[in-house]
Amino acid sequence: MKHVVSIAGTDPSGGAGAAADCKTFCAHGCYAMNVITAVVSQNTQGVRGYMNVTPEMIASQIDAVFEDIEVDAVKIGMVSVPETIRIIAGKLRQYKPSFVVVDPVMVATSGHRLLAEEAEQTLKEELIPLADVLTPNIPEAEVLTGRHIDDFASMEQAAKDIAALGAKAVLVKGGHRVEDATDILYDGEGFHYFKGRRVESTSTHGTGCSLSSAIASNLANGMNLADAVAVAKQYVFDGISHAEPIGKGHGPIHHFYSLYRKAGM
Ligand SMILES: Nc1ncnc2c1ncn2[C@@H]1O[C@H](COP(=O)(O)OP(=O)(O)O)[C@@H](O)[C@H]1O
Ligand SMILES: Cc1ncc(COP(=O)(O)O)c(N)n1
Repeated sequence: MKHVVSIAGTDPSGGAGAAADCKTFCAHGCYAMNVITAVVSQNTQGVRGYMNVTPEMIASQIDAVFEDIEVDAVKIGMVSVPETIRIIAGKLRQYKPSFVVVDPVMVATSGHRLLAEEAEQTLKEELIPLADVLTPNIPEAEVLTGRHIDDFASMEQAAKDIAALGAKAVLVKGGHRVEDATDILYDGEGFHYFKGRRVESTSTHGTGCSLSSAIASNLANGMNLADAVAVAKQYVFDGISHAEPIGKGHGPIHHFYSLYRKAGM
């Protein structure tokens, strides 16, 4: 069994952040671990507030994991502030995990900022160069490139520009597109299109967290990058399509659809 760790914020309502990451790792047959960067008060309706964990405590959690357990892949989500980013980047340089998937979480679906504006530059300088795969959604790719994105050509250009910041591969996600949910991967050499139908659903809380965690799990399990993304996208699609409505706002995806189906549940 491969061991995958998420470095992310929390969601007590279980749909996004560390909870979504953990469920996704388990759904992929991986051993799931969590380093917490921020305690977030949120639910399906939105974010109420958050408290950042101190850099010392984040470093200590990362050391606790890496000094004890072999890590096959790391997924990074909410990183809030420059100090958090710097401490994580330093630990990644120290421990050199085989796969680092970075979801550059900036703003929650509800509109609440989860990354301070002054941290955007630190993210670019410190964390993006350490990413094997970076998974911005369209608004995040717009912030990272300073350019408007409204079609496949501008998604491709953004992926290439972000790769120039040092990420080995960049997946620009299409969940915010109007026409469909096509994601585009630039792997440093060329583009791969992951075509996807848009599901009309309110069960989309944590889709980005789940996608990046599924990619990290698939890479840990030995898949090549293009297959890891394709299989992860199908996992999220199934999760949205078969989600039970939970909560009064944007509910979580169904993380265990294919396992439950196999078990006849
Ligand atoms: N309504 C939807 N129907 C189908 N796929 C979706 C939908 N919303 C998001 N996705 C997929 O979920 C993944 C996360 O995308 P996105 O919503 O853009 O990220 P984020 O959660 O970071 O905003 C992508 O693979 C995207 O294509
Ligand atoms: C702790 C945390 N991390 C990330 C997200 C973004 O979630 P989404 O995947 O819906 O953009 C979130 N709402 N909370």
